[in-house]
This record gives sequence, C-alpha cells and structure tokens, in this order.
Amino acid sequence: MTERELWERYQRHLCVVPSVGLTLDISRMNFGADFLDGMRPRMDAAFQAMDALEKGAIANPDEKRRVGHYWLRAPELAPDAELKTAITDMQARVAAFAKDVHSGKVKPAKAAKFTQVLIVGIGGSALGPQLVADALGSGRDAMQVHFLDNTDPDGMDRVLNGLGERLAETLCVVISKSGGTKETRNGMLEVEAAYTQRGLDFGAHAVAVTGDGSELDNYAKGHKWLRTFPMWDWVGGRTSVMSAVGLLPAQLQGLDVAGFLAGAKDMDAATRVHDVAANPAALLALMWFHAGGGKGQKDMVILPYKDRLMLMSKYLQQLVMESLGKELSLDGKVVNQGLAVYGNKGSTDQHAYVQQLREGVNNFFVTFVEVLKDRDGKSLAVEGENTSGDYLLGFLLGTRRALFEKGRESMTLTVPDVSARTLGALVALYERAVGFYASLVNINAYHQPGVEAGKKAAGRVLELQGKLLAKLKSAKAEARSADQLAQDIGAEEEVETVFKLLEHLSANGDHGVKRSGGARPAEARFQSA
Ligand SMILES: O=P(O)(O)OC[C@H]1O[C@H](O)[C@H](O)[C@@H](O)[C@@H]1O
Repeated sequence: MTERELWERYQRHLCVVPSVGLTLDISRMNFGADFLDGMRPRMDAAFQAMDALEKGAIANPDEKRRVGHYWLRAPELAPDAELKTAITDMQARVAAFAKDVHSGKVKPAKAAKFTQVLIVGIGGSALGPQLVADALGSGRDAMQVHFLDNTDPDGMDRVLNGLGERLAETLCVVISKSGGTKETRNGMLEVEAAYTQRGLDFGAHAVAVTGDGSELDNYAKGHKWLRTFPMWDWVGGRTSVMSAVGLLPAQLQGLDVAGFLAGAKDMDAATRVHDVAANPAALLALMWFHAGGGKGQKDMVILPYKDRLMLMSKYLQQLVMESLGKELSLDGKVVNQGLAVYGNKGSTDQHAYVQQLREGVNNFFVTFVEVLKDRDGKSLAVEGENTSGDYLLGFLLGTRRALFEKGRESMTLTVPDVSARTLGALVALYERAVGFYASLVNINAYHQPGVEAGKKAAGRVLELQGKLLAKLKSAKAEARSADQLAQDIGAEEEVETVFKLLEHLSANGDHGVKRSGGARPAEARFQSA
C-alpha cells in the first residue's frame, strides 16, 4: 500500500469520539475489505447481549448475577430504584467522608490530620486505585497514597517503614469485595500490628470497603472502625474502579472524581451505539478477534507513550485476562479462550523488547496510546526547535511505521491528555470492549472459576504445614528427612510439598525449624530447635 493509500485507509476507518476527544485508528490492522461486514451478525448479537446486560439481565449466568458497572457512572440507568439509591448514597457518603478527612473533622488520635492513605487490597481491589493514583496523582494532592497488595512480608515492611512516624497520620483503607481474601486479611493484620506497636488504636484509623456481612465487614464493625463503604455482588472486582473501591481512594487523594465518572459516562454513550464504525469498543473487540482469529492467537501489547499510563497494561491485564481467559464457552464446550496482555510504556520499551516485536516471532498486535498534551506549561527546545514531547511522538510514529513495514499490526488510540475525564473514558472503553469480545467468542466474561484452584491448593499446603509443625515439635531433637516426615504425617505422596515447606520453615526463624545434612533434598534433615 502506498503512503497515500494508507492515508485514505486511516481516514476511512478512523473512529472519532468527539465527546471525550478520543480517536481510534485501526488502519494498521490488516483486516480484509469484507471483514467488518462478515462479522456483522456476531456483532449484532454482541450488541443485543450488552443491551440486555445494561437493562439488568443475569449476564453472569454461572454466578446468577447481574453485571452493573455501567450504572456506577449513570445511576439513572440502574434497573431499579433500590440500586440507583445504593449508588448515589455511596457516592455521597464517599464525598462527605473525604471532605471530613480533609477538613480535619475526622482526625487521627495523635495527629492533627490524616495526610496519608494506606490502601490494603489485591487484584480488582487494588489495580484500579493504583492506576488512578499513578495516572492522576501529584505531590500537590490532598493526601499521599500507598499500597499493600500482597502477602509478601518484606513488601509490607518496605511500605510501613517508608511511612515511619507518619503512620500516626495515616488512614488505612482495607478493600475486599468478598472480605475473605487471605492476602488482604494478612496485610490488614500486619498493618494493625504496626499501629498497635506505636500505641495507636487501629480502628480509629481504619475504614473498609467490602460486601455487607463479609468477614471484613464484621471485623470492621466489631473493632469500631471509622466507616465501612459498600461493595455489591453485581460489580465485579476488575470493573470496580468506579464503585467505592476506586472512588474512595481517589476522593481522599483529592482527584477529580466527577470528571472520572463523566468521562466514563460519555464513553458509555459512545460505545452503546450499534453503528460499528462509530463505536470504538466494538472496533477494538473486532480487531482483537481479527488479530487472534477469535482464538487469542496473538498477544495484546499495550504501549502508552506516557509515563502516567504505565499501569494501564497491568490494569488491562487483569480486566482482559481474567475476563476472557476461560476454559468453557457459554454452552459448556472446552474452548480455552483468552488474550494475553503485556506492555509498559513508550518510548522506554523501544529500548527493551520492541526489538523482538519488529523482527522476532509475529505473535502480537500493538495498541499505541498517544497523548496529545505533552505537559503543563511550556517545553524546552532540546534540539533545534524540537522538544522532548516532539521526540515522544516521533518515536511513537517511528515504531508504528517500523512495525507496519514488517507486517506487524497496530492500532492507535489518541487522547487529548491524561485527565480524570480521559482516564474514565479509557476504562469504560476497555470494559465495553471486553464485554463485546466475550460475546463474539461466546464466553462468560464476568466470572473467574480458575482462580479458585490456586486458592484451594494453597489451603492444602498450609494444612500440611500445620501437621508438619505439630510433628516436628512432638519429635523434638530428632533430625528427619522430608521423606520420613511426609510419612509421619501420612502425606507420602506429597513429599515434594513437604520438602518445600521444610526448606522455607528452616530459612526463617519464626517456627524454630533447623536444617542440617547436605544441600540436595534427599540429604537434608530437619528438626525442631
Ligand atoms: O476484592 P476481593 O474479594 O478481596 O478479591 C480480590 C481479587 O481476588 C480474586 O482472587 C479475584 O480473582 C479477583 O477478581 C479479585 O479482584
């Protein structure tokens, strides 16, 4: 194709969303002339399914739940008055609480004001707030935000040591929809201990975002925490950033929550239309289908040329892969669907893996994100009249071209800035695209049955550890091999897990387990000190 023909293709297929100032360019995807028409029947079915979902159908059949994240930014569209009031009440309570925290009306026990927010959560209960905080935050925010999103003890120490004395002016927000996630529970208990160690009453510094009646809800109420904010079964964790999960941290940080919701609402309006050419979410889903043959055969590389959007790929990784990575179709057939997502930011990644994208295995398509506004204020001319921002665009367009020359496909999303409004629009765009794509490939995007297997297996590991410790204590002084200990606790078949547990126990002083003997598993001996 000549440059001129590409320019024609660019204009013909450019999807323009004036309400949020976003465009989607699909001209560098190599779909054929009849692809969009050919997909029309499937896309029509996807539109019907989405319309039904928004009206309150049970769109998550396995869990028999409605799927209501679109109502979070348009409560008037919620299918009944009760839901609408739940949303508007939540928004009002979040805003009022943040106002009271900022004014000092709600204050810590031993400091004048809360200045820091420590968020404890994981997965959908952390990734949204992390994306928002990183994309929109600055040193001038009303409060500084920190995260504990793992059960890694050293990771917790790093965050808590970083807060240091400021723990006295830290508001801890524990987020868990189910209220039973172990990583979050552990993080909460460790944070509680850190407050107690400093002579501070944790409850007077803590709030919860969780489902009514959950373990966390009961704990928060039982320990007189400052507040609890609701999470509902009709909002999935990975689409919860516009519930209290994302709004409370954003409001506390002093970000433009109204703009965030408005951007999403405007994008929802744009992606609700059944005209494919005008609907960027439909086009994204169709391009994913085209690129991977409807089977996820190509990976989605998210490349925003903007530092503030670096967590976009991480956020989309959960949204896309947890939604689309499914064993079974809606009819119960084994389909093993999915779309792999990775990426960081340009031009940084050009100095890392983009080499492979241009010349290596062609198993991906790129989504460039171009941000028109370089920075607040004027830029330095770094070479001739060129600014650093001119270079950023130069590198984006250069990589787009270099990939296309080698037959590697890309799309480009162009947005005016990284404002709350734009971020809300981007989140809404991908939420809708994931929903459409799930319909195109006939899967349930709103459950995550696969996640449970790992959790159950972890439960068994900890159960074995309990038995092992009891055995080691009763057989004090006698050094035994992993094989012997596995037999002792009636877990001969699980000797490898037993060895891994002993290796970990003896590397840490917590349980007083000592290792002796050789370095190889069969030579190692363990005993209670
Ligand atoms: O919010 P929570 O109930 O604590 O869940 C946190 C996360 O963990 C689960 O394993 C799910 O796979 C995620 O979708 C969820 O966001």
